[in-house]
Amino acid sequence: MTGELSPIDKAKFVAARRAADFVEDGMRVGLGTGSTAAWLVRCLGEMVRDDGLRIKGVPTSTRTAELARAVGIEVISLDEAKWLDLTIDGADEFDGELNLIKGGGGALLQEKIVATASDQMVVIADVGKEVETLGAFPLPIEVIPFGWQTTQALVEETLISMDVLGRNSSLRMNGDVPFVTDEGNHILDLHLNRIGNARQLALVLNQMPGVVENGLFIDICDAVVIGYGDGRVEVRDINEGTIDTDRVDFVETDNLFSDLSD
Ligand SMILES: O=C[C@H](O)[C@H](O)[C@H](O)COP(=O)(O)O
Repeated sequence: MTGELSPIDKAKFVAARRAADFVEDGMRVGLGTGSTAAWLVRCLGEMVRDDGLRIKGVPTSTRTAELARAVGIEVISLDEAKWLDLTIDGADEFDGELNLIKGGGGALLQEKIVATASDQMVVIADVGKEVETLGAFPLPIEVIPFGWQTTQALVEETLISMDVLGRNSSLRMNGDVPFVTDEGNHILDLHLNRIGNARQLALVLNQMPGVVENGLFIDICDAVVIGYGDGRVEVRDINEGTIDTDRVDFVETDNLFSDLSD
């Protein structure tokens, strides 16, 4: 089964597998969303089943909650947990300061709330997610459905006045209908190419009526585990830089690889 994984999936897997080492018995853990985070959830499920690891997981989406339960992780709400020891999540882009673009899967709102309520946030990513400057990946913003076109116009006008954007944003679709987030909102994807001042942009976006949250994660991530298709992993800490390089074996655990639907 492992032989069928693409190099990118291998890179995601080894990053997730290495990041699972950060999880200790008794921790309350924020569980991210997306294909990389799904590997982490599977790895943690295996540790719960085979090694007796006891954790409580706070998922960042209904998708992740379903997967976590399916692999045997105890799932609790953020309000039950109140505070988390650690959140591990994927990202669409990360830069040298470990600022992120997230929300490619539409889960940015719960992800940001959960990550911000954690002692530590660790991002897991294949090496292709590393960028010098954020913005090649379209920046998702979550908007309430009421008057979303008015909100879109306001966002575009404001960004044009900041010299950040031409009229280039799109409503995310799910087939023929607008994509709906777990919170019942829509996503606008901002095609920016390059974000010169991500900190300022994040603040400006969140001041606009109708914008619930944006996918820029500034000063939230503490470390990133970068996976490579050949099994190498690098752990980079926000304060100390690269603190570990390692190699993770591809496991032969059919259970871990049996669900590739995410
Ligand atoms: O909304 C989705 C999340 O922010 C994901 O963590 C992000 O899109 C990365 O996803 P993936 O690991 O599938 O590339």
